[in-house]
Amino acid sequence: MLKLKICGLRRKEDIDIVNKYNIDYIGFVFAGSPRKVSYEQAKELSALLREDIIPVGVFVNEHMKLIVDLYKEGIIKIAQLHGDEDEDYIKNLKAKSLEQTGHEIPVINAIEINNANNYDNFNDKLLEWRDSVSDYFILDSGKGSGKTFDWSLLDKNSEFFKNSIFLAGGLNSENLDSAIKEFNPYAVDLSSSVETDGFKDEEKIKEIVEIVERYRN
Ligand SMILES: O=C(O)c1ccccc1N[C@@H]1O[C@H](COP(=O)(O)O)[C@@H](O)[C@H]1O
Repeated sequence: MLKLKICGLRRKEDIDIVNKYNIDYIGFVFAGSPRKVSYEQAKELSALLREDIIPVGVFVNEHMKLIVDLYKEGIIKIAQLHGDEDEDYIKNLKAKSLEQTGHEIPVINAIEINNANNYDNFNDKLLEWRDSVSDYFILDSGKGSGKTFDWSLLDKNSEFFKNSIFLAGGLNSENLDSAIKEFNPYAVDLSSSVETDGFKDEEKIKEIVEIVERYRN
């Protein structure tokens, strides 16, 4: 069933909004960004989150200790890695979390696709990623940029999409419907388009939830 992630929550009001709707994942950004939250803010916000909503920590080349500490305290349940983290880093992160908590932290590995076609052989890359230790992948144009990338590069409706891909990058109420129909991803992930003046906007989130709801069965 299609999942929905709303990223970049940073206020109690944002948590109150997501708690009202059928939302599966939320993101706390720990990287340099106007949406950045501190450890203490995330701790406070995560404690207010409805139990069935999964908090994801979004990181760019972060020290493993911070990620493992957040996971150990239950502030995040998944790590989304948006920097240059390679297979060794991810294996190490999983090993450290296993050692300290008894569970391997699930990882969403971000693949940035820009319109200069940085992945010419996208299908070959998909095969490579399939063998990775990451649990999921997020396809994004940047880091919460609000911009779409060239969807024609993607391998439409593959099993891999259905099971492992968070589709992100400039999704909004205008293009979400066609993105879901075209790619049938595991999840859709939005941030910029559900904000007004840099803050999460309940009406915009509600509109997105209603679109996603049509594809849940
Ligand atoms: O949102 C950010 O500020 C951010 C910072 C660093 C890494 C990732 C970030 N955001 C991620 O980008 C997607 C897509 O955002 P958008 O819809 O294009 O604005 C978002 O869901 C976050 O996972």
